[in-house]
Amino acid sequence: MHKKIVAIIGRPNVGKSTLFNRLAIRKKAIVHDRPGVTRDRKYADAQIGPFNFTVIDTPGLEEAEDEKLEYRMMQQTMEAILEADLLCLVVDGKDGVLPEDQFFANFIRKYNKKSVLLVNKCEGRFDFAKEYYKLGFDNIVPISAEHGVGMADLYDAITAKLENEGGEKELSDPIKANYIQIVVSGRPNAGKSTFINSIINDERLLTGPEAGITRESIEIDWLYNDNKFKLIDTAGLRKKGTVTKSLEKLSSSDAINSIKFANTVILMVDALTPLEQQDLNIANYVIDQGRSLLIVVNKWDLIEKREQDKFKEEFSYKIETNLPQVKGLPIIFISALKKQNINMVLDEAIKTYNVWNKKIATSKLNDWLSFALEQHPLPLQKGGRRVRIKYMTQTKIRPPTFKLFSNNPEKITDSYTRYLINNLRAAFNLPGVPIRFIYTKTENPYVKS
Ligand SMILES: Nc1nc2c(ncn2[C@@H]2O[C@H](COP(=O)(O)OP(=O)(O)OP(=O)(O)O)[C@@H](O)[C@H]2O)c(=O)[nH]1
Ligand SMILES: Nc1nc2c(ncn2[C@@H]2O[C@H](COP(=O)(O)OP(=O)(O)OP(=O)(O)O)[C@@H](O)[C@H]2O)c(=O)[nH]1
Repeated sequence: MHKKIVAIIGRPNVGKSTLFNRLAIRKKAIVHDRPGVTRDRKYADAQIGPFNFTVIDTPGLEEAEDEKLEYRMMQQTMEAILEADLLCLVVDGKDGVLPEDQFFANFIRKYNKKSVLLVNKCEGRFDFAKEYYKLGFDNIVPISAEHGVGMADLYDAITAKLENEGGEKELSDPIKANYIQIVVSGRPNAGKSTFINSIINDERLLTGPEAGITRESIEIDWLYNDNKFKLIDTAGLRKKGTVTKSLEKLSSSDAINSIKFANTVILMVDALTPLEQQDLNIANYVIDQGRSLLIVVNKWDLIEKREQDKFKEEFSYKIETNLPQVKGLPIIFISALKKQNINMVLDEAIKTYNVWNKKIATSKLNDWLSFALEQHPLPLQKGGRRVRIKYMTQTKIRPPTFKLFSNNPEKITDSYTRYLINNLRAAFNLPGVPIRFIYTKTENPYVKS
């Protein structure tokens, strides 16, 4: 059985080479902000999660006349298309759908190959795909090749398409396996290793007052009340340079990688230095990746009894205001050293995991939608036209992702989306997890707008 081949295609400058580099194990392509840098096909052994395959980077597709360089580049791309088992069409999430995207979507379709649409440059955005559905792909994945966002979703999409074809997937696939993968992350010295040691009641992991003891991610299997956990200790993530610098610059890419494929991420915060910017950076990264998040404040034994209530109140307030996109985030106060409230974290992790996996029936969603729209109608547009959302359905779990059909999705504001998400969260009890909305345009002759 040959290794599966995945070809990355798309018009120039959308980020194909950046994605190639992210997936390739060794051979790297040149990334540049000048269009047309990639001229030949490039091959590399690649990996996403535990899945091994061959990736091909192709020259940017352009409609081209014969004999020109662009034409020869196009030939290279066609070769790659013929050879591939799966085509990843990359588009630029900042540009919106361009006529060229439509052209190449149609072009690819003629080859009758399995394909997914990757909307790149989606860092920090969840309402990515408002208009991309019109390109006609059943599977659309928002990613940021540069920041490594969306890799678990990409993994799901690739393996779902190539499944049952005997790919190179390992038997013990940690992502699909039946256990909860919990990554413990945080700044150095927060007490991550001590926490895991206290769960398993064993000094299995090295701990100590020096920052930076854990160098790479370490996995430990653990059974708790019939729940199988994979507990993953990670290197402390130190802030490097200014906050605006890319998260890739965080000290440990291994830790970052563990977060990308986690089910639940515990952000361990040191009660003595609570909620620094770096804690928020990590939290935002986890949310961007669509993982479920749990905040654990450690070293609670060092906070004076009489200070504890005030601390809790202030801390919760800071979390609510700084991470408004995940209202209701669970926060647990523990002492890893004194083994206080340890199981409470595991109980909460199971709850969060279940919320992250929750599927809501379409009929219930639409009952809720009519109610929410009635309570707070969408504003009238110029000329008295009203934007409508007619229907919604949950298209994905892990994290819960919803597709909403509207006559005019571009006119739905971020603040209205926030209203809907917060309301949905409360109505269906989805505290803390990232929720994604994807709007798509629909024409319904029975509804006047
Ligand atoms: N904001 C943002 N920029 C990105 C992302 N991925 C790639 N870029 C930038 O987009 C530009 C083009 O990236 P490339 O990977 O060279 O694009 P390409 O599609 O291979 O380009 P050609 O070789 O011209 O076909 C570079 O400046 C990248 O840094 C992303 O996820 N987010
Ligand atoms: N007082 C107190 N000290 C703690 C607690 N948990 C951990 N510590 C101490 O904090 C220090 C750091 O603990 P570690 O478990 O090594 O921290 P870590 O987050 O794994 O550190 P890195 O590997 O550097 O990222 C050690 O000296 C621990 O004994 C706690 O609940 N209370």
